[in-house]
Amino acid sequence: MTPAIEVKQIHKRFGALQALGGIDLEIDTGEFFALLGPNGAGKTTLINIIAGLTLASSGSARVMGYDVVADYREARRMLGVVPQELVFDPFFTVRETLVIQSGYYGLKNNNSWIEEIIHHLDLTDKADANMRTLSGGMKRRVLVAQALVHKPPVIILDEPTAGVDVELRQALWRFIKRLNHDGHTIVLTTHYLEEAEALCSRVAMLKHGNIVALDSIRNLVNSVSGFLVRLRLSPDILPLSLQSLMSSHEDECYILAIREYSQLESVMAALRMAGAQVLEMQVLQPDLEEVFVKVMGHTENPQPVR
Ligand SMILES: Nc1ncnc2c1ncn2[C@@H]1O[C@H](COP(=O)(O)OP(=O)(O)OP(=O)(O)O)[C@@H](O)[C@H]1O
Repeated sequence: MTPAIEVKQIHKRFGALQALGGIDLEIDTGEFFALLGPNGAGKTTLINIIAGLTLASSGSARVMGYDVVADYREARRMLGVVPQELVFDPFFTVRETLVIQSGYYGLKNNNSWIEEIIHHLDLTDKADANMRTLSGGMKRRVLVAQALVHKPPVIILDEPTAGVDVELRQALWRFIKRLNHDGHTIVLTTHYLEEAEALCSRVAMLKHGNIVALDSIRNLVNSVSGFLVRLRLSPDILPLSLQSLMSSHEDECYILAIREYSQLESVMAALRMAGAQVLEMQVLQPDLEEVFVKVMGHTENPQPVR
């Protein structure tokens, strides 16, 4: 089957800066894929190259089999991009904006789909409002709507939930999940790793313009060895024999780094020996954030979902 997106040896230089250092990536039709990485890793540059907005210094990219340079029009028709920045024409209403956007794709009788998008993105009340009167979150909804007017089989969302409220985030993901269920390929960049973990099946992590991890979320999370155990003790003293396992002590709880479950037995025995009573115990499984921190080698960017 033709991949939804196929990127081969993409390099991109901005003067002396190498923004992308040879990206190879294949995303299958129907995938819900996350592109993760700290600020400046090259995610938007890669998206812009796939969207035909930026020319790669070398390498090639295809969308549904169409080369983004040689078959620009076909490739662009296959793709809907929700950009990170709020760019819009302030002179039109929401509905007019979507009708005009349909016109760019030569779609004349697109009204029923436009109404459906307006409905699902909760824009009905604002459909006849001028774009410049909308709040930031509402403008973002319109950007999503604009990307969808031509029912593209591949949809790329570049940080669509940055700074938007819980309600929109949930409405947006409900709609995007439905589109994915209907067969659309979804590519998402986000700094909210819990969001990527909840929605996506596969992830690429970019660092300094290179892919440093590419796998299913399950495999990535399984690759983190060990887990953490959170303990509240009475008295609040960790026996000396367990001090080497301590990762941190916060909110009157000890966080211990455990390699494997069998090690728990000796931890409990050490606590018994020391006469320490366990008031609370919680096993913290590794998550995508832990993988990200390991892969990136620092905690520069991940943020908790608000
Ligand atoms: N037009 C440009 N001219 C010069 N440098 C650029 C240009 N666009 C991007 N860059 C640089 O390329 C690198 C990659 O930027 P890019 O915007 O692709 O990162 P990103 O992963 O999308 O970051 P963020 O998470 O902040 O959106 C950065 O160092 C950036 O400063």
